[in-house]
Amino acid sequence: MTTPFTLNDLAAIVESRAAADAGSSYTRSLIEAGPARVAKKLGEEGVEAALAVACGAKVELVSEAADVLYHLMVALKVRDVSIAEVMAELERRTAQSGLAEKAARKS
Ligand SMILES: N=c1c2ncn([C@@H]3O[C@H](COP(=O)(O)OP(=O)(O)OP(=O)(O)O)[C@@H](O)[C@H]3O)c2ncn1[C@@H]1O[C@H](COP(=O)(O)O)[C@@H](O)[C@H]1O
Repeated sequence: MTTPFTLNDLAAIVESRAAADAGSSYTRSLIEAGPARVAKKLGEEGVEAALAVACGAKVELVSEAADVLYHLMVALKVRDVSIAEVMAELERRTAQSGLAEKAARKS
């Protein structure tokens, strides 16, 4: 049985393709275009995913969600943030429910 593909695997692919030639790698060409271009793509894919949530077919949401995760990985790379840092933040948040955190912010 093959092991399931994970976000760590995707982050490793983005890391390695970031060092490739822009002519052979979409990842590298996006990174070379700079953070503003990467942010624009992430925003576009986020909107497309949101539209798929609101009124798309399930298969469209799967595709758009994959685009968002890929472009988020490129965005993290371009700003030098590791997936481990994001996962650590998510792990830290498991100590409290979202509603409790929201209430604490308002008090
Ligand atoms: N998962 C992805 C992935 N998801 C989406 N995309 C690309 O993201 C782009 C999505 O943007 P759009 O739909 O707006 O397409 P577009 O208009 O052609 O894009 P732009 O010209 O506006 O940038 C497409 O070009 C997709 O091919 C991805 N490109 C790469 N990967 C992964 O990265 C790996 C390395 O890719 P390269 O860097 O190209 O070698 C691949 O093997 C995959 O594992």
